[in-house]
Amino acid sequence: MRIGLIGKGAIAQYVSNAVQARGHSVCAVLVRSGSVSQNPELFVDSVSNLTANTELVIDCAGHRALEEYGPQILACGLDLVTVSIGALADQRVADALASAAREGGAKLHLASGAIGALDCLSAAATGKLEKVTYVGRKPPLGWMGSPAADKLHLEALTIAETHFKGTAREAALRFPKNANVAAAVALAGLGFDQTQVRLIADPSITRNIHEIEAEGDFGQFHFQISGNSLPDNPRSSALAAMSVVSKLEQISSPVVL
Ligand SMILES: NC(=O)C1=CN([C@@H]2O[C@H](COP(=O)(O)OP(=O)(O)OC[C@H]3O[C@@H](n4cnc5c(N)ncnc54)[C@H](OP(=O)(O)O)[C@@H]3O)[C@@H](O)[C@H]2O)C=CC1
Ligand SMILES: O=C([O-])CC(=O)C(=O)O
Repeated sequence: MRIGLIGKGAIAQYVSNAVQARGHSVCAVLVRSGSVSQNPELFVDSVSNLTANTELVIDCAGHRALEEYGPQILACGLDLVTVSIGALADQRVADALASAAREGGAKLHLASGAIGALDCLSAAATGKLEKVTYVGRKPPLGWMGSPAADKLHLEALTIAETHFKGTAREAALRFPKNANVAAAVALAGLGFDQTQVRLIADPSITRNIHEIEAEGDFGQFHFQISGNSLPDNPRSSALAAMSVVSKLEQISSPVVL
């Protein structure tokens, strides 16, 4: 497939290499205007230049970019894969994306990101789901630049500290670079307002640990993953980038898991 990418950060670079290794081509990358000169052959600064020669767009640039560019891409009929799933916690953004997708006859594909077990959760949600809790735990460095830094002295932390307790909606909106997983759990299960979230900075760990506890008519499950972060960004787990590649494989395959 001819792919257009949004963003040139840690996830975008991983995805770009992985999709090209699988025989797809990256024909344009949407970046901020000031960055186009870094690679004028590939980098563009408008949606129309991104979509001109593209069959599918992949967003790896975060909430603001999905909000800003997503509706125009979908409205022109191109499918869009996004890893910035927490942007959907803002109902206005979710509605704009859904109505643009309907208008363009396109689909917004949500990559599962740094978590697993969403298949189990969404099946369980078709029955009665009683309770879903998500706990996100990262080393202090992974919370730098987030509101956790206003509550905790992250560089000097010696024990694990919970810095946020609330709903998945509040978590996704307040931590756009750290709580996309909370949004994925919410969308698969009980929704943004019924999913309970705790976020923890933990100096005793070196990986990003994500846990889901769920109970309902299906029974009970506990899922935990310890994800390696990407070399270029301690906030982002490698699995988040891998989930984008896997979503592309599903889209381009005749048989879908
Ligand atoms: N679903 C999940 O489990 C996860 C989702 N994520 C989401 O993915 C996003 C990207 O992660 P990651 O690659 O690690 O982050 P990085 O900070 O490494 O990269 C972000 C990239 O997006 C670009 N960008 C941001 N806003 C815009 C914009 N408006 N227009 C054009 N480019 C833009 C940045 O450009 P510049 O450098 O010029 O600012 C940068 O190239 C995160 O912000 C987060 O929302 C992350 C981890 C897990
Ligand atoms: O990459 C991770 O481990 C999780 C993350 O940042 C997010 O949920 O936004």
